[in-house]
Amino acid sequence: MSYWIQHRLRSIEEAFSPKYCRSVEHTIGLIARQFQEGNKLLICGNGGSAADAQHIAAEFVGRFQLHRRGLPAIALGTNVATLTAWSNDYEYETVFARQVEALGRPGDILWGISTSGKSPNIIRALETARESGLITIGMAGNGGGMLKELSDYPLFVKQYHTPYIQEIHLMTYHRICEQVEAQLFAKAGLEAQVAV
Ligand SMILES: O=C(CO)[C@@H](O)[C@H](O)[C@H](O)[C@H](O)COP(=O)(O)O
Ligand SMILES: [Zn+2]
Repeated sequence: MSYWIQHRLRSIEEAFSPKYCRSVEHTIGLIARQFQEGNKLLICGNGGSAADAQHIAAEFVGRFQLHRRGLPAIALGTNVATLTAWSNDYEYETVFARQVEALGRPGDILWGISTSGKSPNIIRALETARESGLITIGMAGNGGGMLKELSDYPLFVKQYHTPYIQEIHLMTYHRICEQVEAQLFAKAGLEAQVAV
């Protein structure tokens, strides 16, 4: 096996500790519960993590594997007019916080993603979420960085290399999307079929 694959496999093995896996399962339970009670999920990140936020929203609004009703999830990096107007007229730091203020309601979830755990716009979004009665999920590398104090549901890995952290994030959110869908539809015995 080539050196780079071995290296990545080692990083994945180190990241998926029993403690981390328990946090993932807690997060699955949270999202399933809040969806069931009619709440929605807001997700934000920068760069590759903005793409991850869109990916997660697509899994919930569309489907992961099952034919079922849509689940309410919004990636906050997708409205270009809002992003550019707010960043141009005010500042980039509050571009997600503003949307949390506008769209978030108590009981909703804000899922902030930052590999470094120190992007100011993610920190501000989580702060605003807390102030507005949302539940916060913080997904980060660097052991959580500055997201530590702001995350009700932490998904933190002790990795320091952004691409490796993103690869762990991808595996994590696929597991979460799969299991939330399974809990709400397949396991609940509702009409749902594996999509072909
Ligand atoms: O995808 C990558 C690197 O793999 C980059 O686009 C990366 O996401 C950007 O540099 C982000 O701005 C990093 O922000 P963060 O994850 O530290 O919050
Ligand atoms: Zn990347």
